[in-house]
Formats: sequence, C-alpha cells, structure tokens
Amino acid sequence: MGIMKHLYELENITYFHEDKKVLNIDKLILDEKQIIGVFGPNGSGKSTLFSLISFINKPKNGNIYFQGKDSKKLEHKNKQDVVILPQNPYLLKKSVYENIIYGLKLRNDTNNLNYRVDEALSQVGLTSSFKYRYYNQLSGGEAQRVALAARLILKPKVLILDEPTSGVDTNSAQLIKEAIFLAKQKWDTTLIISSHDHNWLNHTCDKKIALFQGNLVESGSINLIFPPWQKDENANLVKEFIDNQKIVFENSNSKKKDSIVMINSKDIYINCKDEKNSLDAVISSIYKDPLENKMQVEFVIGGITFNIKLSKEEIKDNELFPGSDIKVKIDTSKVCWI
Ligand SMILES: Nc1ncnc2c1ncn2[C@@H]1O[C@H](COP(=O)(O)OP(=O)(O)OP(=O)(O)O)[C@@H](O)[C@H]1O
Repeated sequence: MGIMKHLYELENITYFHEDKKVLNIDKLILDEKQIIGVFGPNGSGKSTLFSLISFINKPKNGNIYFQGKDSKKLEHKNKQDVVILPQNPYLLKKSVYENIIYGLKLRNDTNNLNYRVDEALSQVGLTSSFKYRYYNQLSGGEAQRVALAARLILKPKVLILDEPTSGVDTNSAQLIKEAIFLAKQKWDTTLIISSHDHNWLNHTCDKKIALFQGNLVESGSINLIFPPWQKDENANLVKEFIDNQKIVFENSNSKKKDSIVMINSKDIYINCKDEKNSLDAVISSIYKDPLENKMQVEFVIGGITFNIKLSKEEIKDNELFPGSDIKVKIDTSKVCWI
C-alpha cells in the first residue's frame, strides 16, 4: 500500500558562500539501501551537498524532502537518522571510549555501552584495549577509525562519508572500506560516499552522481574513464581500449596519471556524418529513462560501457537495437578531469 517514498528528494536547491553560488541542483532523487558514489573535482560542491543532506546547513532556496517529509519540518529524531563522517572528523579531547559513546549519550541510548563500544571497535579493526587510549594517542588512521566507530555504533539509516580514506594508511583505508560495507549488510544503511579512490568507488557504488562547478551531472548521464593512461608524442593522455582503438584527450599533458575523465552524455554523438576520429562501438542495451521521456542507450567501446540519452525518434531513425554497430564521437574538449 501507499506511494513509495524516496529517501531524499531535492528540488531547485541553491547554496551560496558569500555571493558565490557553489551548489545548484534542479532535481535529485536518492533511494534507500544503496551505495551512492559522489564524484567531482575539488571544489565542485560535494562537501556542501553533504552538509545540506545531513541537515547541518540549510539551502538558500529550494526544498529537501527526507523520507517524504519536508526537511524544514523534520523533527530532531528524524534528522538523527542521518549521520556524517566529515572530511576532517573532530575527536573530543577525551578517551576513545568517551568519543565512541558520545552520539549514543545524545540519543539517551545508554544500555550495554561497554559491549557496544567493543563491538564498534572490532568493526573498524581495533581491539577493545583502544577504548582506554586518549584521543592524542592514536595514529591518523586509528583516529579516523575511531571517528567511524563513533558513527557505526549508532547503526544509522544513512551514513554520509566525505573522503573517508583520504590521508590514512592503506591498512586503515582497507579496514574502513570493510567496516562501511558491513554497515550496509547488517543494517541496510544507505551509504553516500565521496572518495579520491575513484576505482574503488566506481566498482562499489550502485548509483553514481557527479558534481561539476556546483552543478549536478544528472545520474545516468555520467561516463567515467579510468586510468591507466598512455601518453602520446605531445605528452597528452591517451586511452587505448582493449580492441586497440584510441582516444586522445587534448591539452591533458598537465593532468596526473591517476586522474579520471568525466564525460557528460550530451557531449557524445553517434553516427555523425563526419566519421573522422570516431570510434567503433556496439549497443548493449536500450531502455526507457524512468525520470525523463528519453531512452537510455548503453554502448560498449573496447570493454568500457558508456551511456547517452536519445529520443525515440532518434533511435528509430538510426535503426538502433541492442547489438547494433555504431560510430561514436566524443567531444574531448568538453570533458572534465577529476
Ligand atoms: N566557508 C567557505 N567560505 C567560502 N567559500 C567556501 C567555503 N566552503 C567552501 N567554499 C567554496 O565552495 C565551493 C564548494 O566547496 P566544497 O567544499 O563543497 O567542494 P568539494 O567538492 O567538497 O571539494 P573538495 O573535494 O576539495 O573537498 C568551493 O568553490 C569552495 O571554495
């Protein structure tokens, strides 16, 4: 019975720092029990978006609905369903134990604290003896894991993670990734994550969204190309696909070799008259976009899947079917490097 409520629905959101507009989202729908990956270059508005959906800041304009309710009318209790691990989490100048139970105390939920602290510590790969340590007796990776344990102990409905593994050692990074997965498995926690570990995020998330200069690149319209890159004679980065086709990204010689490229679907063209520099691709699927009156077309170039949106007429005129061979042109001057 009843209409399915989305976890979040954002409408016409803007946010400013002083006079500068740093976020501009017409519409964004997020559903529960998913891992949502948030991509975008530095300064694109990811942390700003997180501060709004964790109810720390309020948008200047627009509405945020959380589980169907207008965020302006949300009760404190509902807001507590959302927990954020910020980019540089703050530890209280107290023991690890005090840090981990802090949120539970705020929620008046203080049964079996000792047992629950041990459990939370173990989830992030720390032994129970850590609870007696002081906040300043931890390595950077351990401090980050304590900060995460303090969130996991709350068994949140939504856990927002802003660069959870940046600046920590590889062992801690691995343990953090495992711990957040466990939260999803055990409590169906929705995870909303930004990370510079693009490969990991790309492979783990169920849904991708991307921000570019504060604007949302609509979900389902993002195409990401990951390293490794080759270099051409002008030191530009080149993607060589497994079928030996190549795409050269002009003026990319200053980009780092671990960068990823984000291509908006609207900058990809199929079956143009001018076939120079076009790539051979095969359509893998065509389905109706649930949010728009457009068809989502997925195609594969050398093992990598891309997507574009086309109208029904364009599909008909080009006689496109799953399995059709097509020629694809990517406007490499419009791509965004992350
Ligand atoms: N307190 C502030 N005062 C002024 N401008 C700010 C403030 N915080 C952020 N900004 C600006 O807002 C924009 C978005 O910043 P935000 O931190 O949301 O980006 P981000 O995608 O999370 O970046 P990063 O990956 O570097 O954390 C940037 O242009 C940033 O300079």
